[in-house]
Amino acid sequence: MVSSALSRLLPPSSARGTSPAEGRLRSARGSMSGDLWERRRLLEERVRAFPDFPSPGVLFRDITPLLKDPIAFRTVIDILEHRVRTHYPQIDFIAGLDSRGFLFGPVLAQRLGIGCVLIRKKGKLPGPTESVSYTLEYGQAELEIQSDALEPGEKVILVDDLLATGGTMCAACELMKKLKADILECVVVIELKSLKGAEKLKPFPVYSLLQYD
Ligand SMILES: O=P(O)(O)OC[C@H]1O[C@H](OP(=O)(O)OP(=O)(O)O)[C@H](O)[C@@H]1O
Ligand SMILES: Nc1ncnc2[nH]cnc12
Repeated sequence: MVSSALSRLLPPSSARGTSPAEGRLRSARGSMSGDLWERRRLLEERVRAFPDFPSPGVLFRDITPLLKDPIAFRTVIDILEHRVRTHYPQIDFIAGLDSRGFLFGPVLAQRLGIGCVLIRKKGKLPGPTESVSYTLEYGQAELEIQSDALEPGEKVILVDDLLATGGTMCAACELMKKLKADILECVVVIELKSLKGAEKLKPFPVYSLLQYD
């Protein structure tokens, strides 16, 4: 019963008609040690670019096709899980950034068998909070974390969907510093290289799965 209910929720791609890209992604994923470059190339096919959104001059990288494709989404989490397990086995928590970081951070934390703490936009978290204002590619905002979210010295990896100017991730790092947490790495699915966010984040290391100019 359960399995038939599940199969209605998530029919095999063969039942929906497998696109050539999906077939390649599926088989690239089939061998988990398979070529990372090939898997990256196939994931790139699941990111759309929209010029002049949300404001003129911004080329918006849209991850909704990637989220819509369960194989692609799972491939992202597989790669990030492998990255953390091999480089940072000492990790205590994932910190997910509001809001698109919440699409990946908690799923990754669950895979790793660890907890996830939330870094939220201003006014969303109850109780005492720390806050930092920042500027991003197309605006200004303020991020907050609950003051008791982490203990000093706890080892954290920050997760967001995308690094552009680095303003958002920098603000998240500032929050980690306020709580005296130990930042192991800043992880994003997409990095917009030309905006040099990784330079702004130094000395904290950045790992990105897909890079664009
Ligand atoms: O490197 P930056 O220039 O700071 O830009 C990157 C940030 O911009 C987007 O978030 P946005 O504030 O648009 O909010 P959302 O995640 O709620 O869509 C994205 O999800 C990153 O958090
Ligand atoms: N170019 C971009 N595309 C998608 N999300 C973004 N966040 C900041 N810049 C962005």
